[in-house]
Amino acid sequence: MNNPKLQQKLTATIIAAHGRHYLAEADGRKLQCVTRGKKTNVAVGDIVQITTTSNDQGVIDKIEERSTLLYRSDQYKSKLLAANLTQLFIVVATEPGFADDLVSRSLVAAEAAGIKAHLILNKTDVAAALPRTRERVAAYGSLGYPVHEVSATARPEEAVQILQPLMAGQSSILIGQSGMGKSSLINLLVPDADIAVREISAALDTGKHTTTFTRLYQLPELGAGTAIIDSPGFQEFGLYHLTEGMLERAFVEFAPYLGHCKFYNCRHLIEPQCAVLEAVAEGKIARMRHTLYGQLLHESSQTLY
Ligand SMILES: Nc1nc2c(ncn2[C@@H]2O[C@H](COP(=O)(O)OP(=O)(O)OP(=O)(O)O)[C@@H](O)[C@H]2O)c(=O)[nH]1
Ligand SMILES: [Zn+2]
Repeated sequence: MNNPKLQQKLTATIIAAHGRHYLAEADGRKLQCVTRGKKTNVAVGDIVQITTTSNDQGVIDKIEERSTLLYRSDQYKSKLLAANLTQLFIVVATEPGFADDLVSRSLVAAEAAGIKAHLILNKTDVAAALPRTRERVAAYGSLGYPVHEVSATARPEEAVQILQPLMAGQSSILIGQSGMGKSSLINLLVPDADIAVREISAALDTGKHTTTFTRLYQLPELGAGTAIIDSPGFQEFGLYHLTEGMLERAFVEFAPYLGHCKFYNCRHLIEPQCAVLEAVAEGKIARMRHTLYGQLLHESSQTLY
């Protein structure tokens, strides 16, 4: 057994972040970590090199190159959500109602980060609201995003049967508005998630009832590298960091029309003979999505960083 006081070099995965405090895991060993200097550019899911300073503490020396990076941003700064994700699941429900704006923003963020996006329609047991919700969700299905219908509480085994195979071998983040049933789904997919959260919360000293931090659960029993990331419910999903070029490509339904506008530098807002605007007028692109595109373009011109 090594002397725990001895400085050791370890490769670890960041499994939770709270402010400037990080929790890393290396072969089942959990270490509270800080960065050198004032750096805050570490994200949950990052693979890092650590020098231990005690049995359960360390300093992050280096972040390994990321395959993907998902983030949100406002006018002032961007906020890392998670690194090295392969897919993103947006949880929506029959009730309470969900915001199309947030769904589309999540989809745009996933596209911009090069992450495959899915929708989970939860609470399908709420029969009265199902037809209308299905109709709304189908709009995203028709854009090519897979939709998975589940009921976390009425048919939990079925929900696991549907979702577990999709998670195997992948690094997945679940995001959704408060009340959609994301926690219920996480608890089905991650045995002992509650215990893990309490452990993380204690290690990071977040306060007893705080679950407002992003955390990663490793599930090697589903295949090497399987990870499920739970993020706090959000009300806003700012995307100020996206450039105009990224935005037009992140709206996947624009693809057939890009390059067919009269002006090569068309922004698809008010320009004459714009192929995108023509597609909107013909109902081939949903007006709601084009409106959001305009809003995001505006946001991207407002960044102060
Ligand atoms: N009818 C029904 N209710 C559900 C289902 N899944 C979750 N709920 C209920 O919906 C409520 C919210 O579920 P949570 O799992 O806490 O939702 P959440 O999305 O994690 O919400 P936050 O914790 O606020 O972020 C709870 O009362 C759940 O029991 C479902 O499939 N059907
Ligand atoms: Zn155009």
